[in-house]
Parts: sequence; C-alpha cells; structure tokens
Amino acid sequence: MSTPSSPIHPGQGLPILAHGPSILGALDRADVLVLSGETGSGKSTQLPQLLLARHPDAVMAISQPRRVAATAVAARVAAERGEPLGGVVGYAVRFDERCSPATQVRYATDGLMLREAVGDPTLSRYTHVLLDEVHERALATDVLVAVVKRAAILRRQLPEPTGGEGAAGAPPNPGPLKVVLMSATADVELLVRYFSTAPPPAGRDAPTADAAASPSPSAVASEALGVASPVVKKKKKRPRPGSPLPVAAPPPGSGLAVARHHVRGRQYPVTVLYAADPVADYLDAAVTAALQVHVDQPVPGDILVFLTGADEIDAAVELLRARAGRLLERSDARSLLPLPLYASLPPAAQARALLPLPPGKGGRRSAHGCRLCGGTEVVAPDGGGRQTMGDLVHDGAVRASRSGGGAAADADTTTCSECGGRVTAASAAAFAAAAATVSAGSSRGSSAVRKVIFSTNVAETSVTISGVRYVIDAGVAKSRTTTPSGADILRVAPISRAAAAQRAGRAGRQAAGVAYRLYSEAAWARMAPRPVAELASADLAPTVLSLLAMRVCGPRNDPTAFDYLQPPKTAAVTAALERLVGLGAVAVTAGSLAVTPMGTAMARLPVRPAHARALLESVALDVTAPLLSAVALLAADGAVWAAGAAARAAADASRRAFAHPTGDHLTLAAVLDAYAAAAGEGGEGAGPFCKRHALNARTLAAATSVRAQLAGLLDTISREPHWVGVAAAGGVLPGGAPAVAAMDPAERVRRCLAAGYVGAAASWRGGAVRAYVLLGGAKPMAAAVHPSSVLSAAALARGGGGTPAGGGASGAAAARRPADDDGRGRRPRTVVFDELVITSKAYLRSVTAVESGWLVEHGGDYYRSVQA
Ligand SMILES: Nc1ncnc2c1ncn2[C@@H]1O[C@H](COP(=O)(O)OP(=O)(O)OP(=O)(O)O)[C@@H](O)[C@H]1O
Repeated sequence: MSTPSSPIHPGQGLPILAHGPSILGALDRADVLVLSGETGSGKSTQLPQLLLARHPDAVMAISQPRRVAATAVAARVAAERGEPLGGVVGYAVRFDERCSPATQVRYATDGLMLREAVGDPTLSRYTHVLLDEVHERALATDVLVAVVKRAAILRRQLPEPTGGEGAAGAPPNPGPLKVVLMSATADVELLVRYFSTAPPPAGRDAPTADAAASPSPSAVASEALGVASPVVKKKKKRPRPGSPLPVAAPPPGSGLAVARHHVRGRQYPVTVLYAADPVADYLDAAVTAALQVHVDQPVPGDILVFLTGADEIDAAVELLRARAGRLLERSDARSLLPLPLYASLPPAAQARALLPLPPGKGGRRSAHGCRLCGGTEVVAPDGGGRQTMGDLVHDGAVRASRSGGGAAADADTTTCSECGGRVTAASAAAFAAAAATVSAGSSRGSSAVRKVIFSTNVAETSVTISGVRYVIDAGVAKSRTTTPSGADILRVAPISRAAAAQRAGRAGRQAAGVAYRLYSEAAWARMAPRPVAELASADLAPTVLSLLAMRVCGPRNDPTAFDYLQPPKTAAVTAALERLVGLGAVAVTAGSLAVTPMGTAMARLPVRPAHARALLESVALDVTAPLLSAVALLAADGAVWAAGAAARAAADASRRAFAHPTGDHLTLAAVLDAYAAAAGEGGEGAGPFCKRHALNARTLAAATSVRAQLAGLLDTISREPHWVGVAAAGGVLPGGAPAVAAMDPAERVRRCLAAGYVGAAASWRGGAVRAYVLLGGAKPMAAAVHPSSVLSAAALARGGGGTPAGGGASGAAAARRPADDDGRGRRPRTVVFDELVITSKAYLRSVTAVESGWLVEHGGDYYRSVQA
C-alpha cells in the first residue's frame, strides 16, 4: 500500500464546492437528493468528502457502473485526502477489493452492490448510498436504484436507533438511509417521480421473514410454467436466519421525500467539432484523426479515443504505431504513445493509461524487456520521483518500486504496465539500463510525449484521465442484448446524445479542450437523447435470480411485481424464469416458486448464470480444472490471441496448434493451462510463451487471477453442507458417480456446458439453410460459427483441431469426436455457444460440440416449454 503523501488539492473553483451548504441542507431535509450537474463539476469526487466533513461517522457506498471508474475515483479521492487507498476511502469491484474496517467511503460497482444487497436487503451497514451515473440505465444500476429505494423506505419505518442491540437480539437499527442520485445527463423528472411514489400494492407486505421460507408462486411464473395458480396460505411470521434486519415491508402510501439540486457551471469549456460527412471506417478515421491532432496541436495535451471493444482497441494501437512510423518524422513518431484502456486489462496497465506520465526524467520510451511479455514501457522516474504508475490505482503486491521509494518488501519488484506481471530485481535493473541508453539518444523530454488512449466506454463517465485535452469519439459502442432464448447478442450500435456529451466532457477537466466527433451534426441529431434502459433489452435471468434471492418481489414472490424504475416486459421476465427453471436455479414445487440451493450457489458466483451453472456441474462431474480455465478466459473478456494484421498469421497458427476437436472451450482451457505451466517454476516464462504462441499476455494474466478467485469460491461452496445436500440428492448428476468415472474428461466438460448453456444452443440444418439454427427461440434464427472458432467452416475445411500445444487437463488425445453432420466426422450436429455476434451476418462465438441428448437431459423441460 502506498505511503500517504500530502493531499492533492483538487484545484480551485470546482463548481460543486460553492454549492456544498445548500446540497447538504437539502439532504438533511429529504430522504433522497437528485443531484444533476455538468460533467467535471465535482459530484463523484467531492460530494462524499463534503458529506464526511458534515457527518464524521457516516459510512457511504458510491456505486459506479464500471470497475475502472470505481477504482480510479477511489484512488483519486484517497490521494486528495493524502490517505492510503483502503483506509477511509476504498473500493470493491468484482475480483478485487481495497477496503478495511476503517473504510467509510466505499466506491463499488453497482453489480457488486446488488450482490451485497442479496445478503443485506436494507443495506444496513451504510448511512448514505450515492448512485453515480444513473443516466446510463445499465441493468444493474436500474435494479440497484429500486433496491435502494426499497431499503430507504424500510429503514424509515424502523423505530429510532437506540445505539445498541435491537430488540430480542436483533441487529441495531442503523437509522434512516440517505440516498443521492448523481449524473450530468439523467432524466431528473423520472427519478423524482419514482422515488416520491409509493411502491405498488404488490410490494406492500413483501419481505416478511417467512416469505422466504415459504415462497408463494408467481402468477406470472405459474402461467408461464404451466402450473396451477395456488392458494396463497399465510404462515406465522418468524425471523429468517441471517437476515440482518428483519423489518416489515413498506406500508401503503410510503414514497420518499425527494429534493433536487442542480450544480451550474463546468470547469473548462470544450469545443465540439463534427465530421462534415459520415466516415466509412471509424477505426481508420480515429487513427487518422489522432495523427492529425498530434501533428497540428502543441504538447502537452493527450488524446482519448472512444472505440468499441478490446479487439478493436488492440488493432488501433497497432495501426497507430505502424502509421506513425511510416508517416511521421522520427522524433514525432517517437513522441506518440498509444495505450489501450478496457475493462479486462490488469490494473497496472489501466493505470498506465489513466495516470500522468511521470515528471522530470519520465516519459522516455524504451524496450524494457519485461520477462513476462517482452512489452515496451514508459520509463518511470529512476531516482527521486516518488510517484509511479500503479501507485494510485493498484499499489498492493504489484506496486512498482523502481523509484526507490516504498516498502522494503516490494523494493526489488516492479510491475510491467503491458501485462501487469511482476518483474524481478534483475530484470528491473536491466530495464533501467536499457532505458538509460535509449533516453540518452532521445532529444525529447517527458513533456513532449503525447499519450493516445484508445478506450471503450469505460472512460466515458466519472473517470478523469489526467492530461487529456482532445477527445475523438467514434459515436458507437458495443451493446449487449439477448435472443428470445436468453443467449447474449453483441452488436455495435450508435451511442446516445447523453453519452456523446459525457465523452466530450472528458476533454475539459483540467483545461479547455476539443472533442472531435467522427460523425456529422445531422447524425448526432438522430441519436437517441438518452441511452435505452438495458432492462428493456438484456437477458433478465441474473436479475430475476437476484430479486428472488433477495425476496423483494412481494408476498407472491412475483418478479413482475417488483417496483422497477421502469418495468421490463412481462414476456422478458417470464423468459428469464423459464431459463432459471431450466438451469435448476428456480424450482416450481407444488405450484410454488423458490430459489433452489443450486440457484443460491449460482447467485454467489460473480459470473453469468451459464458459466456459474457449468462450474457447479463440474464439481459434481469432478472436472473443475478445465472448466475453471475456460470460464476464467471468457470472463476476463479480452482478446486471447494477439491482435493486428501483423500478428494474424501467427495467431491463426497458434489457434490451430491449441485447437481441441470438440471446440473452443477446451481449446481455451488448453491455452490457459499451458500458460500456467510456462509461467510456473521450471517453465519457459509467461512472456516468451505468449510471444511464441502469439497470445495476448494481458488477457492471460487477467484470466489467471480470475481463475484463482473463482476456484476459491467454488471450493468454499462445494464444502458447504447445503451443497453436499444438492449433490447427494443427485440434483446435478443424472446417472450418479459410477457413470462419471467411465466418462473421458472432455465429455464431462461438454456435459457441464450442456447443463449451463440452456438457451444458448444451436443445431445444424443442411439443405437450403446450411447454417446453425438457434434452439429455444419462438422464431428460428440462423447463424454461422464465427471465423475465430476452431469449429468455423474454414477451420473444419483445413482439417479441424489438432493436438493441443500445451496438452494439459483437457485430455485431447483421448477425446472422441462429437456427432457430426457433414458426413466426414467434422461438423458437429449440435453446439452450445457463448454469444451471438451480429455484424453484417449473425455469428456464434466460443462454440463447443455437445450431444442433443444432454440438452434434453438438462434443459428438456425448458426446450419443450419454449417450443410449445
Ligand atoms: N484523477 C484525476 N486527476 C486529475 N484531476 C482530477 C482527477 N479526478 C478528478 N479530477 C478533477 O476533479 C474534477 C471533478 O471530477 P469529478 O469526477 O468529481 O466530477 P463529476 O462531476 O463527477 O464528473 P462526471 O459527471 O463527468 O462524472 C475534474 O474535472 C478534474 O478537474
């Protein structure tokens, strides 16, 4: 952990500071404050500090839609206060937490807060909850808004806090919950109306202690799942074990007192420029625009470019490097530093994009010879300078310490900003020597280096990237929707005008800036004013599972009766319920709807339901290792193979070398297992291994950490008594243990996938169709296997998979080829897939062959019900 230094003063004149007394006064009088204000006016960083100054005992959660924002803003606020991160100010995001018992200001992702609310629906540990960037209408944000409203209403009904234990050993009443909703571009009227309106009658006497013990069936579920509508029988109330606050439900007519406040003024002006005509290729146009800004505009002034995803960003970084080398004067090319920024990058690599280049001697570029990935790096100060990359955002075990400062325990380590891995003293010394040589030959100092940060929309809100003066906005983002059967669809779509305003706002946070929009003003006018609520289009299965587990859906446990900010379509809730039943997460017993032990375990794993279910099945089939590797790589959500035209041939050859005949999941497992072997003792080293196999070191490093955390969680769950009960009851294992012993490991893995990927399966249709047709949708939908898959038509034509380069747990040699439908033992008849990518065509990505019989075994009722 970094030693606290002097506070960073956030600069004079942040607009919110002048509004402090009226904002705090309004919140004293009301339950809820809707706070709007220009981007950069100081909402995310200053309001928690103002609140803490007024209420020194406050404990607050500040939710962010994205982990990058949660970690970066927490780091900034800790630094402003001159305190270590993880003390009074901390953060908690999926797979990473920096908090302690002293933490009073906790930045967290909204997804993580929702999981917290499953165990504590009244959010009893907080005095204040601040929901940031509510305009984004992310699925988790919208649901969290509703959960927080309910918690605030419930806590207002409680008797005054007494300061000690509650009655009959109940936990102490934490007092009222104060709520702040913040955004520059939110629909203020919608929020004010929602919070001041009482919940619908269905939610009135909802969360009594015994509602959970004896959940009544949902009318919706009953109808959808074909069970008779039951008679709701009232049971005597008794406390639910482990419920932190066994409170009564909100009484009728109990809306909240809502205040609103607008912070006028922004810190610095931003000039917005539009493209005269639509651009044909936004990636190409973005790289050209970055080069143009670099040539035309003086340094300092970094450039932030918004693109859509990791693959595209890695390709843009390569393209800028290549073009700069070709088109610019040597010194100009050397002073341009392209950097990626996306969610799955390791924290150290994110810090490199987010933090300023080190002052003084810093900012020279060099091949630093990272032992792990061989990447290049900006040289940190090599003497005197205390601040190093990574200190602010993630400075624990992997803190860079070549500056000579820091704790003794870390004194001989440094962090590679390319892959996030640790570099030992010897290689750090070699790095410093190489850096010195290169910098001696360079005529440009640090101030002459210009960062070009290619980012997804992780940098769109809350985040301040120090040094950015220019924003280049492609005007598009990846949006995730769902097929009727609940499979994920990924497509690139235009952003909203609110998102464009947020992006432009990133240019004016430390000085006046310019936003270059790669679309015309007419195209901007055609954009939706605000993002469409994700709740209206996303797969609702994870949300419905959380709501049922929280028992917040009224006395009839009906997820359509939940008091949503804007209700989703009933059909979408029904579809989610059907899939949860198919997954074994929700059961309809004697006409009643309840979360099963399997569902409870699934809700605890911070991955998609399909992955959670497959992982839990792998415990029963005794094949967790390859499943964990495959799921970790998919959850890490980055490009596995090196990107860019230059690397394409090597990446294709590597994919072929690792290819498993059954598909992508065991191929991914083989990659991560081989990486782990190479990185371990006696191995060739992760860096050389990644180079040799054209693999993306950053993604593999991230997946390794995700895997370790998932393995820990899975191990904990599988030792718990209720889980042993599930396994003993044969809940996850038709056929029983002896049958398992006879199966080869690859078959077991594929059976786990069949159990988890309910609703994400397709079967080959020949004849005129000649495509895979998705199973489970009302309307048949055809798709091809994505060219990146080892089961793509091109890969099969070449002869399909070979022997995995790394061997490992997947047992490729023993694997039998799955049932095929091209008559030559190649194209599998039935597959499961991770997502449907829609470009000019529909593609299935991350595909594995399964037997149709397994689908019937695990999701038979589901497929029958949706096809009925
Ligand atoms: N990491 C940082 N480095 C430098 N300056 C920063 C940093 N974080 C915040 N600031 C300064 O503090 C100002 C306020 O930031 P803050 O995130 O609190 O604003 P906001 O109103 O929440 O913005 P948004 O609506 O865009 O999230 C920024 O405009 C910037 O001047």
